[in-house]
Amino acid sequence: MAAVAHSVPYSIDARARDLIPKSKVLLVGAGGIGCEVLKNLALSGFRDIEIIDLDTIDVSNLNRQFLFRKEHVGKPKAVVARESILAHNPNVKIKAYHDSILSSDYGLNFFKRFNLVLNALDNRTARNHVNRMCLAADIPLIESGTSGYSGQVELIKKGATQCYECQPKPPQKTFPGCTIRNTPSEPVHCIVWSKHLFNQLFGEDDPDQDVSPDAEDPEAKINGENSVTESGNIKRLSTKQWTQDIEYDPEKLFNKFFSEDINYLLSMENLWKTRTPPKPLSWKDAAALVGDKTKKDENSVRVRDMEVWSIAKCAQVFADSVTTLKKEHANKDFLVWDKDDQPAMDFVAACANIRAYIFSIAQKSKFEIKSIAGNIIPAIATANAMIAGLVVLYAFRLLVEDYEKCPSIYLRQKSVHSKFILAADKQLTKANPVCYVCSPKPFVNVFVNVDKMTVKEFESEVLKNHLNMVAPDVVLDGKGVMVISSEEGETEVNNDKALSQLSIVDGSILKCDDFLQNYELTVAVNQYVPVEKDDPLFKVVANPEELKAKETQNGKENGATSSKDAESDEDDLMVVDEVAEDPQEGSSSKRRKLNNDSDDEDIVEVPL
Ligand SMILES: Nc1ncnc2c1ncn2[C@@H]1O[C@H](COP(=O)(O)OP(=O)(O)OP(=O)(O)O)[C@@H](O)[C@H]1O
Ligand SMILES: [Zn+2]
Repeated sequence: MAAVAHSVPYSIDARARDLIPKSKVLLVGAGGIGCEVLKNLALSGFRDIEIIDLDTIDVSNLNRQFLFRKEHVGKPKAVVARESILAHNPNVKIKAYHDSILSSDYGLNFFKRFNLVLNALDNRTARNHVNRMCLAADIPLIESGTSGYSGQVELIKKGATQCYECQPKPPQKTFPGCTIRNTPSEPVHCIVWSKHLFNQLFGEDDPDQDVSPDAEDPEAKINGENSVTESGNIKRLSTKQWTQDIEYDPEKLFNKFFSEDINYLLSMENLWKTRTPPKPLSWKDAAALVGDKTKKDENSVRVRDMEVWSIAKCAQVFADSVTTLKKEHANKDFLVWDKDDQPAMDFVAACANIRAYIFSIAQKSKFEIKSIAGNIIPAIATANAMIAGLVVLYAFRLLVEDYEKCPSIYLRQKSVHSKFILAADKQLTKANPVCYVCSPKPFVNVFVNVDKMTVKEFESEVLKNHLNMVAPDVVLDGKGVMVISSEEGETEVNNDKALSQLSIVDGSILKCDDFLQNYELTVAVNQYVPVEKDDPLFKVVANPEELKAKETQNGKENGATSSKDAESDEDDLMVVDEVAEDPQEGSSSKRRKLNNDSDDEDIVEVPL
């Protein structure tokens, strides 16, 4: 059995014991870790707690969020968590908010009332925001997360440690569009394609999720020319429009996606010189692929979810799910894919397996497809409980400002090299001096096509989505021009203008200010024109020193970096977080430590 060293008995500092009942704590999130933390806080004598969660209780939470019972399903998590604790101990003062911590109701003054903030969240957006609020309010924040059997607890304290955004986060795993549309080679490629197909037929329009063959695939070109002429390109008609025109006829849909489109792919001969060519499959032929004919109980979960369906069964599930989803779609503008929605999951499982069959890729059970499609890493109650225990242990230490005793700590699976499952950094991790959030003068370079990107896109894509601002005000430095205002009605006229129309050009400096986060960021604008189809629309580069170093190296002491330079220098730049949002992932260094054995020089196994 895995063990935690317990040679050094832990006792709570007498001063901390005194402070516990007098301290005010904010807990953000009442999910897997949050419920455990709340219970620990109440049991260890904290008397003044506020808890916030935007969500309601789902049946799937009940196996590990022990403050919730069946009768609570559908009710707000924070409210029920409070009631469950009070039922055991009515002497604790708990205030519950059923709300998002991102709301402007929770500004600097709200945060400043607390001695400690504890995060128990599941997404980067909220984590980044609380990070900024705690830096601005100068309140210690304990950040925590689990992923399966792994987890981590990290102190964030202005001036003493790095912040949550000091290091770039690893990008979410994505696949090249051509692999998904033309040349899948793994089950996951077929699953991604099927999720895109769902969105094309029933979801919100997203041009990045095209499922039709991609004639622009560089691999398919012959002497630089497309191997198929434009008139043969299946993309002529919008998939959704065509699907509506044929009234979601499953047989026609099946023949288009699994036969006609595949024939089209076959005509791109270059693709199949070194690969097994796909086999087009018609609706009629699919019906014959019945596989194992032994009579099965179709109602048993094992048969339904755990066994790999025959292709005939996939075709039938495809038709049934299309019919159901068509009805659901009739009442809504669009459907949102959800792994727990049966017809949506059936559709993806069936399509993924049919496509896998066509491309000679191993087929999977619905259960396996669900876990890949939903990016499900199982949440483990004991991992949450251990992390929540450490969170509260660190809370005791923070009350007496014993920061040095709160280095980042990692829960790992037991390895062959060690009997310990906890390891901690030897010391606190210092802040990145050029962090675009916690450094004294936050600064970033943004590379963008100033003639194409509109002010609205700049606000939503760059400032909000990428740089995680909530309500930015933007002024063009030197000219005093207000480009974006967080006050309604002030700058809407600018929304559809390209940046250059407002004199925002290569070399311009923008002062971006988020009043809610008490955060000011200087943005240097660099003209950049995406060249390749898969080039990002814009890039954000955090470390200006590295840019300068590169320019000097190239013999260019002055002048703004041109778009060409930006591209060729890319390897040397610290590109921040290209794609966002993977719930409980830590920074790349954290991930390394989570997976590593204890021989890492910077960490020690933990005697608490
Ligand atoms: N902006 C936010 N404000 C307040 N609470 C949030 C915010 N974002 C996420 N949360 C909450 O953080 C909690 C994280 O808990 P957890 O990781 O256990 O997720 P879950 O939704 O309960 O479970 P799962 O995602 O595994 O189904 C959730 O209850 C979620 O509602
Ligand atoms: Zn930082």
